This record gives sequence, C-alpha cells and structure tokens, in this order.
Amino acid sequence: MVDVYLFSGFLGSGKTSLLLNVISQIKESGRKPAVFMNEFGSLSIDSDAVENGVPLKEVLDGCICCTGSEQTEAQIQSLLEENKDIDVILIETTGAAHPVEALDAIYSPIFADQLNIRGIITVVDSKLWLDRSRLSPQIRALYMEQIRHAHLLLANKSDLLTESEMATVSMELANYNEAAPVVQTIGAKIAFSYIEKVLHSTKEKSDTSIISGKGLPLSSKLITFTESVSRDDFEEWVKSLPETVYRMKGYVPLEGSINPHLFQYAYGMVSWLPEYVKMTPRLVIIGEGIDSIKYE
Ligand SMILES: Nc1nc2c(ncn2[C@@H]2O[C@H](COP(=O)(O)OP(=O)(O)OP(=O)(O)O)[C@@H](O)[C@H]2O)c(=O)[nH]1
Repeated sequence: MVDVYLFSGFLGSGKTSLLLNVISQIKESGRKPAVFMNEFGSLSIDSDAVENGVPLKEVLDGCICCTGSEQTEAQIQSLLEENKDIDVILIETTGAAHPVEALDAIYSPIFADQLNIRGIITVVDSKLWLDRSRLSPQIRALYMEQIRHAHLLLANKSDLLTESEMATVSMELANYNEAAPVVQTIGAKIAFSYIEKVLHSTKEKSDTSIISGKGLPLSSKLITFTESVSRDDFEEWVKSLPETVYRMKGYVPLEGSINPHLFQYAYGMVSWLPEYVKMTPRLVIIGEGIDSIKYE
C-alpha cells in the first residue's frame, strides 16, 4: 500500500513550502515520494519547484475536485503504473479546493487496495486567521472548512505574529477543530516523522475502513458487496443514511444486470451509469461519523 497525504490550505498559506520540506525528508529516510498537484490556470509554477527525479503528475485547468474524477483517476493510475517503487504520494490541492471534494477525487474504489489515505494536513496562514473577518463570506467559509476537516493543523507564518497572538491563534484553532493537533510553524517546517505519527491513528483498523472515523472530522468507509442488490432497496438505504454522508461512489451489483453499475451520490443527488467492464462491486463513502454504516 502506498501512503497518501493530502496538503490543504488557503492560497499562499505555505503548502508548497511544506511539500518541498517533506519531499527532502522522505528521500533522506530512503523512501521514494511522488507528487500529485494541481493549480488554477494552465501554467504550473509550483511544479518547477519540485526537484528532478520525483515523479510528478499535475491536473491543470481546474483543480482535482472539479476536473472530474475520471481524469484524476487516470493520472493516479498512470503514476502508480509508471512508478512501481513509490512509497508515499503527496497531494497538494489548490488553495481553492474544498477538502471533501479533494478527498473525493482520490477515494476511488479502483485504488482501494493500493492507496492508504493517511489524512489531511491543512496549512493555516496564522495572520489571515486573525484577519479572517475581512474575507468575503464565501471565501471565509472555504478557509474555515479547510481547517475544520484537517487531521493535523500547521499554524504557519508564526514569525509574523507576537507570541501572545500566536497563542490566541493556536487556542482558537484547537477549539474550532478539536480533533486535530495544532503545530506552530515557520516556513511550514515540520518533521515528517511527526506527521506520520499523528496520522498513524487514521490508518485502517479493519479491511472495511480506509480511515477510521473515531475522533476525526472526516472519514471514509469501504463497503463490499457479496451479492446483487435491488435498485429500489439500495436507494431506500441511501435515503436512510445520515446527513453527514457527503459523497459516495462505487460499483453496485444490481439484480438483473451483468456488470455492477457505476453509482454516484453527491449532496443528495444520485446517479447510475451502466458499465461495460466488470468492476469489483464496492462502494466508498465519505463523511463524518460514518464508521457504523453497513449495507443491509
Ligand atoms: N513570513 C513567512 N512567509 C512564509 C512562511 N511560509 C511561507 N511563506 C511565504 O508565503 C508565500 C506562499 O508560500 P507557498 O509555500 O508558496 O504557499 P502555497 O500555499 O503553496 O501557495 P499557493 O500555491 O499560492 O496556494 C511564499 O512567498 C513563502 O515564502 C512563513 O512561515 N512565514
């Protein structure tokens, strides 16, 4: 299994700095990192910053959350195929990505056996946190969502604030996202071994859950089907799920069909598509507090 870390955070918060620091630490430990990044616009600037020899895939013209998961799936698939020896994938999301949508793009049932998604590290511009009331409501909502869904928070740019301001930032962040440890950083410098240790608890505990949801803001759950299901029963079950289920996708074996259908669910909307290939019948669910969900 390849470990996957997602770097989230607002535009200019320090994600690229974190990426570069972490790449060199992973290499020093004798492992091979690969990078998956995206940018708004069709010119990639940050990718130039990644050293030669580190496999890199990019999604241009949009972000991994909105270019459609097919493109992302294809990119990750080729990254894995072309680089059989990679140990860790680091994903830098665009500063404008919502963390649920960014996670969604990599939680494909296709990779359920290959990728071990360790969690989201959000880099916070500490000065911007204090000034957040100046952001427009939509932008502020996104900034706050990136913080709320993190498994680890870096209170970055601590050099720009006084000690007492930093103490306020750390305390407020810890109150806002009680599950994530908060680390004050300059230049997003942090030991990768610490990240590994903190996100260790998000590692799968059983073969049915990719991230264990216990005490964590966002989690995922993998459901495997052993027999065909009736479409009506399945849709009834979908309706019965809690509101904290944000996203589902996978291949559902329907009674009377040869191949499992591609099933998608987002924000209350359901879609079905027939598949011409026999995909493994399983479903990925992303949400909060979803650990006990079963299909029955
Ligand atoms: N003063 C200060 N500047 C920082 C710190 N960390 C990063 N920066 C600067 O902030 C700017 C943005 O840093 P990046 O690492 O590129 O941030 P990013 O989140 O990748 O930015 P985007 O790709 O635009 O979303 C750069 O000019 C960095 O040098 C810090 O701790 N203190």
